[in-house]
Amino acid sequence: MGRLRLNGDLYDAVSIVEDDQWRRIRNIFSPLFTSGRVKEMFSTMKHHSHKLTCSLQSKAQNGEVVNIKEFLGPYSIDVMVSCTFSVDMDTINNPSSALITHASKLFKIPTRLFILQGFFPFLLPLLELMDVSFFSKSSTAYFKTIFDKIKAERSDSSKKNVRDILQYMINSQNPETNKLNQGLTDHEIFSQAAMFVMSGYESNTTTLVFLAYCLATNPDVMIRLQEEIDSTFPNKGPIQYEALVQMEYLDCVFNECVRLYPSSARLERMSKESVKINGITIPKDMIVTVPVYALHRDPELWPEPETFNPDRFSKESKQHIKPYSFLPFGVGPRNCVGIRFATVMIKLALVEILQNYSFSVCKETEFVCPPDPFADGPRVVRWASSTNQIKAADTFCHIRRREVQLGSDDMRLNVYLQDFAMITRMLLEKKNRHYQK
Ligand code: HEM
Repeated sequence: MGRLRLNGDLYDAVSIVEDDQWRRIRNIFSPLFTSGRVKEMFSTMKHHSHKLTCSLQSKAQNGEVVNIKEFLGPYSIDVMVSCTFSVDMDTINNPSSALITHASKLFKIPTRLFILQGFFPFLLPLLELMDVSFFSKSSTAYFKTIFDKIKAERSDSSKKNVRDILQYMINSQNPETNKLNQGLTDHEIFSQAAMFVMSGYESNTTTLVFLAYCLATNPDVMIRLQEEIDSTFPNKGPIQYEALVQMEYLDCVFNECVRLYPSSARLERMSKESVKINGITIPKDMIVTVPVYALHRDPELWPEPETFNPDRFSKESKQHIKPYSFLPFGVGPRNCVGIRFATVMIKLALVEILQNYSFSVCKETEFVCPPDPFADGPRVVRWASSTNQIKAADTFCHIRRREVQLGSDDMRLNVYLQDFAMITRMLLEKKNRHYQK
């Protein structure tokens, strides 16, 4: 995004800045997302995953069709805001909260503006002078108001032991606690907080929604995962951090989901100097695109790439995965700084939901129709070409309490067969519609 300029008030977010400024900010952040720090934030995450499962209860009881994004989005934003500011926005119980609206709006980059800067780069200085920005101004301003209010409360020195992301950034300004680095400026703190909350919200929600979708459409995988969950945390026992991060099949399911639906469809890098690779010269300042989505679905790298098959990531199979062919969190020094944080909060929510409920398809569920998921109809997958982001559309499913499904082996088989028959019928209908066009 850096090269695109027009970043408005978020001009110094870590994902945008370059060179020494990037190195300085990134160095400050890296210790913030170690496993020790993420473990500290685990109890905050659990507070919200518990609220999430409670909020699904009435939907499950009444057998209502659920737009699963309306539950997973608030969970994601509540965790991000709580871990950043120690504030519970409780959007899970206020789904129409302005915070959700602005978080979704911030990264909706106007396509026309994107095309304009691509074809007429000489207009960039003029657009900058006109204060035009890719990021929604009203959303940035909304976030700034909240930020200023919370930051003002931190001027009280008794708050300096609060262990959230904001306080960590504020403490970086203190030469006593940060001897090596030059700390963040006030504006840099604002930009990082906005970027974390908003971009974390988007990517986490997208991944969670696709997980729900993949499991609803692959009940055999869901049942196997529930078995792993039950043996790791018997009798719906409390979820422990160490056990969660060691769950093997859960990790396979997570990886397979982000292989099929990586939230960043492409990565970009700018060549710092002219280089020759395999006889091709890449001149200095050229943008090189890494087509992650295409790589993740290349049949030479992933046999039957459209099939959701978590066993590709089993201990034995994993060693055959070619380096750099699986890049859901990017690669190299500019990879995602929040990998550990995101993985833990997503797995936690999924495990807690599956301890209590099962996902299943309903007639409102839209199917990704291979081989081209962008092909037709209302979509499960949305691709925002201007930001290279893949987003989950509204996704409808049923949530069933697990007792119903796991009463007995016969009952479980029955439910499984019903789901399977429904999925097959709906996929066939969708294919027929597609070919009749
Ligand atoms: C499933 C969730 C997430 C996915 C799939 C994801 C994916 C990515 C990807 C693909 C990149 C670009 C990496 C590259 O160019 O090599 C990135 C960058 C980044 N992500 Fe994430 N992300 C997720 C969640 C988060 C969360 C929760 C946070 C914050 C806590 C976060 C913070 C960042 C930051 C700050 C960068 C820019 C790093 C830099 O430029 O140095 N991400 N993410």
